Order: sequence, then structure tokens, then C-alpha cells
Amino acid sequence: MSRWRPAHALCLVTDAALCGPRGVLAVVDAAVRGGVGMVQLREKTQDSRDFVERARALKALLAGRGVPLVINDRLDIALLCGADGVHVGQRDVSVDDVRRWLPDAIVGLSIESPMQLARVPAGVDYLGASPVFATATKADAAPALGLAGLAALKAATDLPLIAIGGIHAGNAAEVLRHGADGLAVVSAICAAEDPLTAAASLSACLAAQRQLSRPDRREDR
Ligand SMILES: Cc1ncc(COP(=O)(O)OP(=O)(O)O)c(N)n1
Ligand SMILES: Cc1nc(C(=O)O)sc1CCOP(=O)(O)O
Ligand SMILES: [Mg+2]
Repeated sequence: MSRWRPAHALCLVTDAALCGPRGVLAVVDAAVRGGVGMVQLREKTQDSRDFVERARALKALLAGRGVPLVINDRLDIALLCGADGVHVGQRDVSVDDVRRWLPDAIVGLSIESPMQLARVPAGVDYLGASPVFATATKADAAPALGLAGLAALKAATDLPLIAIGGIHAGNAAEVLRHGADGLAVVSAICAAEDPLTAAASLSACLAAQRQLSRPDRREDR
């Protein structure tokens, strides 16, 4: 298991097309300056050689900034670039296989329904609650969980939940109130005119929630 904890983390999942001519590295750099605490490199169309090259460049960009790099789907790319973790979905390489090669890495697993919670293997650091809202960013996303579905997942697991799908600064606080420990976004940052400001707005929502959940601020004490 990893020592990294996703509570109150803002995760940027990259999309090269949405980053446009600015490029993935420039958008990630701005987003990290705005408060992003984890970066997931997600490349669905790039060939493997370019994927490794981008992953190594991102790893170098994030080095010394305390921001882990997680690779979407591809254990081989994670090994080649020295990534801090891997995020897998229900039909990707198994968590057991990732753990065999990366015993101390961050491992995330997507969960699309409460039924899938029955089959979460040991060795998972966080669950991606997917998708909370409908999203145009992932064509094959499962039906939206909605806020009630997110809350139901939260009630049924002790693992940290990182919510993804249709999240932006306008609904982030509600998502956090319904049980998300962290937030993952693609378009809210990659498609933003100003990724630094977009990240800072989302980061402020997380900071406000962190403040509210401090033990000395709880009303039930
Ligand atoms: C944080 C987070 N949660 C869920 C996903 C989705 O992963 P997956 O179901 O494997 O779908 P793809 O991203 O591979 O299309 C994610 N990437 N990140
Ligand atoms: C990468 C990803 N996975 C999802 C899932 O439901 O598993 S939804 C998604 C994309 C989320 O993009 P946006 O923040 O632009 O809505
Ligand atoms: Mg996947």
C-alpha cells in the first residue's frame, strides 16, 4: 500500500485533446501551481513510445513538488517512467497484477455501482466513484451515480472515494458533502481558459471542506 492519502486531494486526469496547443505539460504545470495534488496521465490514443516519453517528462515536471504521478490503465508505462501509481478500471489489468510489480505504489480502482464493492481486492488505496454526473469526456462511462449513489457508496465502504465525472467548481462542494474524500476532474481544468485559476477554485472547495471536517469544528462534539 502507499502512504499517500487522497483525503481532500484534487486530482487532475489529463486529456491531451482538451489541453489543445498549450500541451499537457503546460496545463499540468499551471494546475499544480493552482493546487492540484495528484496527476493521472490518461492517454487513450497515443502510441506506447510517445506515452512513455510524455510520462517521463511529466514525472520530471512533478519531481520535488510532492505531487504523485499516476498512470491510467498501463502498468508497463508506470514501470518504465517510475510513476507513483496506477489507476485501473473493472476490465483493466488487475489490482493483484499491479501490486505484484508495484508493492508500494498508489493503486486506484474505479467503482461504478455498489455491487462492485463486493469484489474489491486487497491492495487498493482509493476507489474512483465513477461517474457522479453525466460527462461528455468519457464516451463509455457507466450511468451516472448521482449524489445519492455517491452517498450510498460512501456508506458501504471504508476505502477513500475520489469522485469523478462532471465535477466543476459549481458542484464540488455538494459532491464533497455527499461523501467524496477527493475530487478528480478532466474538462474543468484541461478545457479551462486558465487552468491555474480553475484548479485554484476547485482547491478552495476542498480546503473549505477540510476546514469543516476538522474535529474541533464538528457540531456533534
Ligand atoms: C479517479 C478515477 N476514477 C475513475 C477513472 C475511470 O477509470 P476506468 O473505468 O478504467 O476508465 P478509463 O479512465 O480507463 O477510461 C479514472 N480514470 N480515474
Ligand atoms: C476519466 C473518466 N472516468 C470516468 C468514469 O466514470 O469512470 S468519467 C471520466 C471523465 C471525467 O471527465 P470530466 O471531469 O470532464 O467530466
Ligand atoms: Mg481504465
